[in-house]
Amino acid sequence: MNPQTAADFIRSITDLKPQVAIILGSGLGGLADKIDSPVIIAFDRIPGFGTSTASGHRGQLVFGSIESVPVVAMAGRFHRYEGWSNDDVAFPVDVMNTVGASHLIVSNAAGGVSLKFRVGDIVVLQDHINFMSGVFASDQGAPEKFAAPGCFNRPAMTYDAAMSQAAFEAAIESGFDCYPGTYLATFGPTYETRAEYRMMRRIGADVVGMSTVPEVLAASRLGMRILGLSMVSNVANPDKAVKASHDEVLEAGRAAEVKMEAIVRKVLQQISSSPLQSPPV
Ligand SMILES: O=P(O)(O)O[C@H]1O[C@H](CO)[C@@H](O)[C@H]1O
Ligand code: HPA
Repeated sequence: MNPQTAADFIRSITDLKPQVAIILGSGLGGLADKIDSPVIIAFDRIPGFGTSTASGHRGQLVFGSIESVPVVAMAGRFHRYEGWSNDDVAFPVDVMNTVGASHLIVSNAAGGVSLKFRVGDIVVLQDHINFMSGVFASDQGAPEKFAAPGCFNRPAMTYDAAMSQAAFEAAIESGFDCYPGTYLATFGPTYETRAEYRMMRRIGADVVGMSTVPEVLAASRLGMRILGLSMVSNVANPDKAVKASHDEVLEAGRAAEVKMEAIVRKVLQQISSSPLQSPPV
């Protein structure tokens, strides 16, 4: 599906040109209610979008503004374990970029792999480890796609330093714990064994989840500026088996919403007062 077809459909409903796209992870969808003058479009009405099936994911695109910055938020997302391909999962990013978004704030609920994390902490992503799809960043890639001009030119490091800085400033101002970290993406939908958590810690992961990387890779390919945020919804205990549950993940998300909101507002304030400057990568 061509993103332009989806963008044309959206344009028939709203002509708002968002500057910033926001993806709201498990339990974090409530932030969409903070959008001023919202125009809500259900995912399943948009050509090329699927139906969001994971619980805690509303399945809506919400256009409007926050801190006077035009935004579009995905309240919910698509995951590989729901049966979608990498390209399906990333398609909304392409569409949000086509309707105007040059920045992406992507959030998720994630398991805390680093021993220092507590439930509710926020991790500002500096990098990721992709265990989601083997060798290739896309599972629909014909060889020529991988050999496309420029294919190997984009640096793997994709997260924006100035947007990260704004996130840390928001945490300091609001008084909550916020750390830099590396996100490890699995295919899901199973949570990890203790041995897997230990392995992930040893290879340099701080948090683990089942999303985000396909969206970040798409946004990076499109030249978008990216802020990645994980909300620690459960912590890996190296000493005893603790069963993670999606209800616990959703509950932690709702509790941490106020922190995510503080970060999003700060980043948007900075974007509106002066376009955030990042050092060249
Ligand atoms: O990454 P988000 O969508 O926040 O969801 C996270 O929470 C779910 C597991 O509870 C998985 O889908 C995991 O990726
Ligand atoms: O512990 C976890 N593992 C993988 N994905 C997750 N999403 C939330 N918590 C977790």
